[in-house]
Amino acid sequence: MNVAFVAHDRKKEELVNFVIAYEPLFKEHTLFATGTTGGLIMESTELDIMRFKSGPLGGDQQLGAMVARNEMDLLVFFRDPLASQPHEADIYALLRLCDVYGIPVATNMATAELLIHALRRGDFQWRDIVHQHRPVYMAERKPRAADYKIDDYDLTSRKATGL
Ligand SMILES: O=C(CO)COP(=O)(O)O
Repeated sequence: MNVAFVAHDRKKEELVNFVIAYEPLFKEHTLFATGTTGGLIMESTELDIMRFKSGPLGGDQQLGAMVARNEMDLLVFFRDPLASQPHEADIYALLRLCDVYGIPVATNMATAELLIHALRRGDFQWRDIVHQHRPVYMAERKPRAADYKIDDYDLTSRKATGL
């Protein structure tokens, strides 16, 4: 599955700890994140994450573009409900698109825990039906970020940067 991580500044530590706790599970999936969030997760884990731009610079919108193509299966977005953000409109647009496409979203740790257990149990298999339109060569293996034609979004990952 394609899983995206996003966290606002005061929620980043919480998200990093959450990802550390479930690192073996997340290793099985294709991971995306906004810039700073993804960088912090990669510093603390062995996970390879395809990073979009930082949220205030358009990262939420880039993630939204994947959602609009129905390519994102799960969004874990630890929002800060006590701080206003300069890119509030982008955040609203991303969450709205998740509702348009029926994408599971966790905006806090409690919901994230529930969705992660569902992911482990295989409850996300219905998303495979959505992915069925993918070319056969992609259905045979774990998808790569490049499969989603998002290489023009200047994505970076541990592999891309050689870290
Ligand atoms: O602002 C964000 C989401 O709205 C997060 O962006 P960063 O991960 O780059 O901090």
